[in-house]
Amino acid sequence: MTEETPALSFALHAVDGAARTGEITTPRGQIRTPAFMPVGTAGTVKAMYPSQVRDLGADIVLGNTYHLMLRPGAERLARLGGLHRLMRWDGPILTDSGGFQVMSLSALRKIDEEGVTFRSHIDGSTHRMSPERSIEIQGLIGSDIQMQLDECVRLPAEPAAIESAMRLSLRWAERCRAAFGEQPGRALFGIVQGGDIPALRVESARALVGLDLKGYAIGGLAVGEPQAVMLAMIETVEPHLPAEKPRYLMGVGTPDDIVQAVTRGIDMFDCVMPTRAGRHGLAYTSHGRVNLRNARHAEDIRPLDETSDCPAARDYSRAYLHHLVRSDEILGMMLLTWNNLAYYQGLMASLRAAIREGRLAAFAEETREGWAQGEG
Ligand SMILES: CNc1nc2cc(C(=O)NN)ccc2[nH]1
Repeated sequence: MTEETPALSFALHAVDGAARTGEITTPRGQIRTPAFMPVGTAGTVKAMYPSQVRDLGADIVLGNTYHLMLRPGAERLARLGGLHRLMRWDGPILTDSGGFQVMSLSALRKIDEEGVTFRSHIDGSTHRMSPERSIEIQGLIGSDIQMQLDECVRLPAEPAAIESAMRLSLRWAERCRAAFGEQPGRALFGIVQGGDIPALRVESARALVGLDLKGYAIGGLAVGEPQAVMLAMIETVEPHLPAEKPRYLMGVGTPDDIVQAVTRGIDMFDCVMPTRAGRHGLAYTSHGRVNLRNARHAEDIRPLDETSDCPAARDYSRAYLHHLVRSDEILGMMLLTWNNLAYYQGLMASLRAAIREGRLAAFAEETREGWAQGEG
């Protein structure tokens, strides 16, 4: 990035109730919001070519600092020209900071004021991650939107643990901001924590807004709490976030989670569900989820969705997909991943159009009716 690189910016195009549609402008391209970011954990959206991901309408993908620092390594990534060049993705990339992955993947050694010490889930080697190192690694990756390092707790959790993690995350946000400095064309997002305690969520949001960051994520959700609690936390936090900056709900979610959260003012999402479910034989469709492993598909010659412009949804029979899944064939994972990401990106495009046209409530209702029909 050079100094004349334009700063990353966000423009709202329309609102419908609390829902918004707009565009984030980055030097590597526009991000249409509400946006779904396919998860490209270790530098690949599993079972997909980058060109396919782009053609489905994804403007941005997510990479995980935790995985990439362990393999291939942050300094090696930089020597190879950064993640965009290595994985042949020329659009924006958002990187999570590692906080959640350390909690969910590694044999956590300890968290202290300075940072987190953890053992790699790959080879058991010990690693240290501080807020400063997380920002350094995200810079070496070449990340366009970088996330602060935070401490994420699973729910249910003791209020004292939730409060301690939220306050540590705020102190780490300040250190990340200092470490990030001024990087025109790149953004640092804060992460609102506070578990399922409204007062802590509000305190976290207000303190982060005081740091004047480029965007605000709501983290620490979809970690075991009921959807109602997740939605209540979004409703609690949303009024305290600036309307002119993007809101990103981390790790969410099912199509219903996304529709509900967009309705409450969320602009960005990431979730492993469409890609992971695809690898396990599950297809997302406008009539709900379909488990292609189920014998009832063995002679069903219908495609998943003959109206889709995605070949995986339109050109292959359920019988064939069932055969591939039962035979554990690689093509089964490829086609179902392709279908699922096509479904998610189609849902986002429909949400953006519905908001632009002021008909989000009606769209949400008819979409939920389609899912309820089942027999996807
Ligand atoms: C699948 N659920 C889920 N919750 C997440 C929360 C975070 C977070 O708070 N990062 N700082 C990240 C990924 C998540 N994935």
